[in-house]
Amino acid sequence: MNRTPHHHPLALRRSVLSVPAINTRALAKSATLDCDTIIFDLEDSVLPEKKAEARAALVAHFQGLDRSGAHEYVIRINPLDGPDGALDLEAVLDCMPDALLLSKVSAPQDVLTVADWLSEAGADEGPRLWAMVETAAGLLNLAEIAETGRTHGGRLDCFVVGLNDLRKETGIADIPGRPFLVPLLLQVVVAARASGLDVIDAVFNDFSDTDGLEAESRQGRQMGFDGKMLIHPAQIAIANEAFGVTEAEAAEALAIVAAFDAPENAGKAVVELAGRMVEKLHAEQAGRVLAKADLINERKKKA
Ligand SMILES: CC(C)(COP(=O)(O)OP(=O)(O)OC[C@H]1O[C@@H](n2cnc3c(N)ncnc32)[C@H](O)[C@@H]1OP(=O)(O)O)[C@@H](O)C(=O)NCCC(=O)NCCSC(=O)C[C@H](O)C(=O)O
Ligand SMILES: [Mg+2]
Repeated sequence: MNRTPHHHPLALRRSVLSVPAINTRALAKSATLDCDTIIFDLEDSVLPEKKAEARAALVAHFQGLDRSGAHEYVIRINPLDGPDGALDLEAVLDCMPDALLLSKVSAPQDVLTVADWLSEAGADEGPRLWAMVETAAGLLNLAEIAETGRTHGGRLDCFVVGLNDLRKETGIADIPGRPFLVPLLLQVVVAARASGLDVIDAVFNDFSDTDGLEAESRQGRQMGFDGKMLIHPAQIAIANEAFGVTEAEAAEALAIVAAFDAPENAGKAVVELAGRMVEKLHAEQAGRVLAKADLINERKKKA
């Protein structure tokens, strides 16, 4: 797998919906929804006394899942230093999702312990790993955590920001436009990209505020995020649009690729396009835009 910066394998993760594993109605509904990724949550959306019931509901749900569909499946487990983390891992082996989302990751060892556990359990080809960035320590150790994506079988694929926990721990205010959080969010994006990881922006709690979600999704896209974690079906279309490819973006990408393919530009590293300088790196970026547009079209066909 090519993991140089900005060349991580392209996956469609515009809309990443969290579904509480305890909620059987939501579990059933999730199969019908147009999100790219589903995170089945065993952590904060499940009360401690309901964890076992949620694990059982999740295993039953996976038994009936049609894995040929368009969704990517992720299970968020409880921290391993608590009473449920190890039990969640056992349940994961019965489900074999595409990835595990580790909550409250604060140090590289949090990722490596699970990577080793999966290897020892014989799941070498099994789930990839995603990590929640939602603690102050996790932010301080970002680069080292991200770098585990290149070691221990390179299981780490993606960061997901958890601002509810981060605001709780740090006291940073919840203000529209996220003025005091933006510097931290950008650090997460940069650390993810330096190690070739995908990176998903945090949930927007007020699911009845569509304008607010639109604005925050646009901001997330501008900061470089690949998609947004969501909590309600009504948020999916907004995230798909904000993190999708517009017709104008696709047309521009095609024009850039065509400019470099033109015979008169053969052998050139820099060309002129509509009065602008365009370099080979823009052609690479354009290629990713077009590949993403293809993935979106493929997804539409499968939905
Ligand atoms: C927030 C909710 C509790 C609201 O639920 P509800 O009042 O039932 O919503 P609706 O009546 O509007 O629901 C309409 C139908 O949609 C289904 N539904 C609702 N939410 C989901 C969902 N997430 N996935 C699938 N389906 C969903 C309802 O079942 C209704 O269906 P039907 O009756 O058949 O028509 C609820 O939306 C919810 O629980 N959301 C997810 C909460 C969650 O996962 N929390 C954890 C993730 S947030 C996080 O991780 C924070 C992070 O860690 C951090 O620190 O920031
Ligand atoms: Mg959290």
